[in-house]
Amino acid sequence: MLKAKKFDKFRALFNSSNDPQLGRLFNHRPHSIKRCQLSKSIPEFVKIVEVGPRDGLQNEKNIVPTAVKIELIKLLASSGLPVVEATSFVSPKWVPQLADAKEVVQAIQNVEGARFPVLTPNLKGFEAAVAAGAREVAIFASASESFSKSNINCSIEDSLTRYRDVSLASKELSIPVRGYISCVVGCPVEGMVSPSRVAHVAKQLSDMGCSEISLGDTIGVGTPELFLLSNGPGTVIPMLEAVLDVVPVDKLAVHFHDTYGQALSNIFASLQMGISTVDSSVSGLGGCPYAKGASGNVATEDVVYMLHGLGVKTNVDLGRLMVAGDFICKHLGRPSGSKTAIALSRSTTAQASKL
Ligand SMILES: CC(C)(COP(=O)([O-])OP(=O)([O-])OC[C@H]1O[C@@H](n2cnc3c(N)ncnc32)[C@H](O)[C@@H]1OP(=O)([O-])[O-])[C@@H](O)C(=O)NCCC(=O)NCCSC(=O)C[C@@](C)(O)CC(=O)[O-]
Repeated sequence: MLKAKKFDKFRALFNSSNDPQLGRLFNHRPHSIKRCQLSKSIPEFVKIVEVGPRDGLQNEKNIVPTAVKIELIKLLASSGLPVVEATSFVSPKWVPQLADAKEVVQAIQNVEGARFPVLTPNLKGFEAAVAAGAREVAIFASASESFSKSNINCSIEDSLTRYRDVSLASKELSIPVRGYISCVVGCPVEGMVSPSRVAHVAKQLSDMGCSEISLGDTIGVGTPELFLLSNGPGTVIPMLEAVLDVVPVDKLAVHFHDTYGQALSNIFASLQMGISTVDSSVSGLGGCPYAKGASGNVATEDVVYMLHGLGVKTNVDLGRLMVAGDFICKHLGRPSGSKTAIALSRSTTAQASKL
């Protein structure tokens, strides 16, 4: 790890160079020393929050039969994933794919091994979720006004008012509430989103009692700023720093879509910042109906492969997880979006053909 002294040495070196870019870079890095201090060893255990049945399927045009969704959730739970986000109690006019939320939640009441939170955009959704048997919910705000309007048809402040009602209702029933923030680094309409806006929303969600706050790079544009070297729009670390100033690290999760192939690097950078909860979607399914062109979440298989390679425990059995991925990909009639799943299934086929 680079220590502050070494940083000063580098700064002196680059200041003496003739390259004005480098000089500017080092003189405009007020956070750099702090970043150094924040970096620590990565967590020993990472909790993976599987969002495939909800985030992964919500954008599918063809309606996936309820029985397939239920089987997918069961397969995912049997792989050792501790949390499987099951569905959303949103307006079926807005997201027709998840109109069967009640049936899905009712059918998984006795499934063991995982927790099954559901998305609720307002009190109506919360009440329906609880009536169906949901024991955990998630609310979803945005750091971008435009995205808030297109996703849930209201301003950020109005959404927070709605969510305070949901939080109060959930407190009465001792139901844990997760809070999402979308567009934490970029918005499809507004472009770059400033870290202070994300921190503002994170603080509000934390103050209203969210047990966990998931930071969503909805359109997958973030990059992990390379300490000392980057002069580009490295956005994830400054955003995390701003949020960490107002919310404790053990309350935070990261949620990266992989549109630009940056998700694993961003997760690694987040682990180095001490974050130990990571959202992902089996086979990289997904995309947001209100963020055109955004691709799926980072694939759970790829996250598990990376974490196990780093010696980080997850409790997830990769083989069983691949069974779940294979099941849903076969149903959707498309190849897996997970590089790990593709590579491992090829090597299994190759080994089998040699027998
Ligand atoms: C929030 C609303 C409902 C506002 O929608 P609205 O049209 O402004 O709501 P409204 O209060 O005017 O109600 C309109 C109709 O919806 C009904 N309604 C109202 N609420 C509900 C409900 N809960 N469940 C079922 N029905 C509902 C309500 O009863 C009424 O029915 P009608 O009288 O027309 O027949 C709508 O905009 C909506 O459902 N939006 C959800 C969109 C969505 O699910 N987007 C994807 C989420 S993914 C995400 O946000 C990002 C995330 C979390 O994955 C992280 C990341 O990647 O960044």
